[in-house]
Amino acid sequence: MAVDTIFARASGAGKAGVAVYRLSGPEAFSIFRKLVGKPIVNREAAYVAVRDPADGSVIDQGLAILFEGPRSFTGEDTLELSLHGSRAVEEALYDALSRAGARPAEAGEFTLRALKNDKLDLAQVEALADLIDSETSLQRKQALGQLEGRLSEAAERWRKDILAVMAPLEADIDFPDEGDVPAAVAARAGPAIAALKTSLTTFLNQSVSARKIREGVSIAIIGPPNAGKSSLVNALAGSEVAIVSDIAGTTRDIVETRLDLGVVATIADTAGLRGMASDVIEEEGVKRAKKRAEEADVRVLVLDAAAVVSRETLLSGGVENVPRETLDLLQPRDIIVWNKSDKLNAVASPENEHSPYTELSVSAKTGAGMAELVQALTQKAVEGAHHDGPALTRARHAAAVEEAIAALTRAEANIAAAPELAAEDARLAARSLGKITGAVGVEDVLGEIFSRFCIGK
Ligand SMILES: Nc1nc2c(ncn2[C@@H]2O[C@H](COP(=O)(O)OP(=O)(O)OP(=O)(O)O)[C@@H](O)[C@H]2O)c(=O)[nH]1
Ligand SMILES: [K+]
Ligand SMILES: [Mg+2]
Repeated sequence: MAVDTIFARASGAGKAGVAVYRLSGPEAFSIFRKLVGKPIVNREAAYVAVRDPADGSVIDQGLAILFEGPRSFTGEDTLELSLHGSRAVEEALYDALSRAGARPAEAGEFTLRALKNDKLDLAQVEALADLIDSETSLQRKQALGQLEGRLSEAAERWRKDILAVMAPLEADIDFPDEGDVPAAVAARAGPAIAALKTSLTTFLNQSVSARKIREGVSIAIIGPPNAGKSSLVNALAGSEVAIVSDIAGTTRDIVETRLDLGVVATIADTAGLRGMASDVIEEEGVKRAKKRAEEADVRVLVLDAAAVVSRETLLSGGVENVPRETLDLLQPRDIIVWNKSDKLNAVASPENEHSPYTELSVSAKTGAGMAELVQALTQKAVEGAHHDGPALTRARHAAAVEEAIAALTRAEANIAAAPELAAEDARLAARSLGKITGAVGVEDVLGEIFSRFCIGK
């Protein structure tokens, strides 16, 4: 099947000092000759005039680099042009390229070609998308590691290890009369399978923090009405994202804002929690607040330090405006913010040694204690998120490893009585791991993965 030569702007849209255009496919070099005339050296930047082949008029001048396939991003002959980022230049260039026989690329089409030409595997394609989307340095580092092949290498290593365990089982099936008796085979393969299961399980457990880095953490700000939750969210965000007033029940819907806490954090302001909501809208708001509190990775309970008489009575059973039900939403290691410290004569230093929670004295109004709060949130957000080495950054990767572990569990159970079944299970485990790099089942996930790419990538 003939392959089209495709083009797109690789840099962002809009006016820019320089815009980068990419042309890839079998005709890339011949189209380059039509537009530029003179030959240039492979992989060396050259300053050229790009002309309209129709009348020889100059479209723009800029840098051109040719990458002869397969040593290019797509694996095909590729041209990269850096011209001025102007709409008129872009239109004239697209016209000329189309008339010369190329067509505009679809979203992700360059990367898809890189995948098909084995320049990248599926995990690396995902990493590329993650790198382009990265907002924090942890996301960037994790994506870069995966792009360099860390995850792919780990998956491949385990796949080979499983196949190596399987080899003597198969030999036993093929040559039942020679060599090992099943019991001896099982004696050797059983512990090997168990060891593989253990290391895969450890790997899987690490995926929780890897996905946290990629997807971000969710923080819910909860508490009784008028405690200053919205004021606190505004202070964290550094802008007036939520409405503040002295009317209890001001916030009804969830108001979200994003913060860079080393990992991306979504902070949710929520409706004040009280038993007797004033109307059905507030009631719905309270319902949503509780749900968000349950789903969040970290909860921050905001209390008006001047309104709660004693923290001991509060924590031992709840007080009038902070019922037990609200406290029950908290999990150990969540944060309690004693807000409005500016209203107290002496700022009580919050209890941390014996408290199951991290407690902080803060004033959303004056900013006192806010730095400590940001520090505490950052610590909780990145907790366990640092680990070197390969990481299962997506649910898809974790599912493949879970499948492999399940298959190895079956292999372990079958190995003594039915080695041929165990061999089949081991083969399935290896296949599951092959899904990570796309060695297996690549067509099933292509649509999902490439739907998130933009044009020019
Ligand atoms: N003195 C003082 N007042 C504060 C502080 N934080 C908030 N307030 C005031 O407390 C009142 C309630 O603040 P909000 O931020 O609306 O409280 P909320 O918890 O979001 O309230 P609801 O959305 O109704 O549940 C407002 O009048 C704020 O100005 C603070 O640190 N010190
Ligand atoms: K309020
Ligand atoms: Mg509010």
